[in-house]
This record gives sequence, structure tokens and C-alpha cells, in this order.
Amino acid sequence: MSAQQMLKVFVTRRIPQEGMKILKRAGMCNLSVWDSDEPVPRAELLKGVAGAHGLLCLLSDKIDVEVLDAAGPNLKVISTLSVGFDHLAIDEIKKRGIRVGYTPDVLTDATAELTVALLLATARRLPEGVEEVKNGGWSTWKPLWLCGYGLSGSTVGVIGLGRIGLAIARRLKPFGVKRLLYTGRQPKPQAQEVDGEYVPLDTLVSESDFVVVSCSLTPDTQGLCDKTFFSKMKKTSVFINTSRGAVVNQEDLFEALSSGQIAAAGLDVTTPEPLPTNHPLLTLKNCVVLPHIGSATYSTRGVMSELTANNLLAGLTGSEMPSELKL
Ligand SMILES: O=CC(=O)O
Repeated sequence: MSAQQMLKVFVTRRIPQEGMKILKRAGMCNLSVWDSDEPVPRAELLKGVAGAHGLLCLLSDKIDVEVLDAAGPNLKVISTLSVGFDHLAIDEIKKRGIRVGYTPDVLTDATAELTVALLLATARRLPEGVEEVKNGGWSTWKPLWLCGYGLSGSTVGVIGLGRIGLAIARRLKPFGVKRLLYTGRQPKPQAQEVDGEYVPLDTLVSESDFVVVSCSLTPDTQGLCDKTFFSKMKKTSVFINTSRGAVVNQEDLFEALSSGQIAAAGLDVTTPEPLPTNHPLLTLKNCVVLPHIGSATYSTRGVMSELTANNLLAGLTGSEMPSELKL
């Protein structure tokens, strides 16, 4: 391709080299990269995207009308290095005939694994235990010290039995889970594999010992876990969220945790991200907060970046994408 024919692509962050290699090797992109581990400032995003044919972005980049306008009519494809797409103004993107690539499947195992790790860490109070060892709080073996809750014989409720929800359920069942409840828009045939019982949300919330949120963020799920939701949970139950922070009303969660309405919470996602270090949730021993690392294994992030690059190239050439979001 001649220099004039090269297609302009803006990449909003330094991404794993696997993906960059694919983009460079394709020889059709005039690449402009925000070459940093930190998010691109809004002004730089608006500047960088101007005239672009392709945009490779992250879940922390809000791609709204302003960005689409700044890009202008050349923009053919947006490829996000994430399975979630709540950061994209989908209606507007669709209206403009822009295609969207995303990264389902390749991060399912890593995210499910992290969810299990967070659930166990929260339920068995691992961060508190580690802290006590370091600060001298470990005086002797005590029968009731640092007791938590176990999965064996428990009821687990999964909100959203999609790819990741099912992968979480599959991993939790062998711990001796007695009942596996789930909710969602409709019953899923694949729930059979984990003996999943499709129940109304209220039943799931009130009967589960562990409530695991694994749904996508939509207008229907925004703020779903609020005061009323937490008031229906058992006092001994544990709440886990590895989907999106905005599914939870954090003030109501703080109240539920600090009043003893629920036993504990483990969050890999918050609003905002990062959660300010003076946030009330961080003062609670029964709240374990992780910095949105669900898919963070070296290999998963490598494969995600490859898929993101291949989606982008397919969008630029008008061919079939490995993972296109149906708009
Ligand atoms: O949250 C992570 C993702 O959407 O990929």
C-alpha cells in the first residue's frame, strides 16, 4: 500500500505486543498509539481519533457522540480490548454504520478463575488473615478467630448465567455446592450441566449463601443491587461482583456491610475505577476490593490483544471479524 492509501488507526493505550505485531505486520495501518500504561487524556483521544478509519480502545475509554464526531466519517471500525461494551455508545455507533469488535470467550476462563479466587478470599477472610500475620495480631490458634463461610453444602446464586457465569458455576460446583440458582432474561439450556435452577431474582437473593453477579451492565441491570436487594439477602451471605461496578449501588452496599445486613462482599469492579483510596468501602474489613483484574493473566491479555487486532483489521478490510458484536 502506498503511504496515501494507508488506513489511519488510533490505539488508545500501550497494548500487549502480540496485538501490535499483528497490526504492524498487516502493512495497511498508519498507526498512532497513545504509548502509555495510563489512559489517554480526553483531549488527546479527541485529537488522535480525528480522521481515523479504525479505533482500538479499552473499557476505560468512553466512546460517545463527541468521540465519534471527532473521528468523522472515515471511521469504519471500533475494536475494544474487552468483552464488555458498556463504554461504547452503541445506538449512535450503529446509526453511523460503524462495526464493533470485542473479545468474548478468550477471557472466560481467566475471569471465572478470578471470581472463584475472590469468592474464597472474601468468604474465608484471606486478606484479613494475611494482615494479622504481618501486624502481629496472630497470637495463637483460636477456635473462633477469622472464621468465615464455606461452599460445601451451600446455595450459590449466579446473576447472569452467560459464558462467564456458566464458567463460574462449573468451577464452584465441585466445592460441594448443593443448589445452583440463576437468573437472567430467560432459562438457559446449558444450565443443565451445572444443575442450575432458573428462579426469580427475589428467590435467588433470599435463598443464596453466595450471590455472584456476572451479568452485563445494561439499563436493566444498572443499580440492580441496591438497598432492597441487600435487605433480602441472608445476614450470613457473601456478595461477589466481577461484572461492572454500576450494577451495584455502593452506598447501599456500604450500609449493608457495615450494619451486618450481609456478611461480606468481594468486588473486582467499582464505580469509579480506580476507587478513591478514601472511599468508605475500603474502611471495611468485610469488603475485599480488587482493581478490575478478572482477565489479567499474561496469556489471556496476549490473546485478547491478538483478537482485538484481528477484529480491527477485518473491520478495515470489510471482511468477517473473528468476534463481531451484533448491533
Ligand atoms: O471487564 C473486562 C472486560 O470487559 O473485558
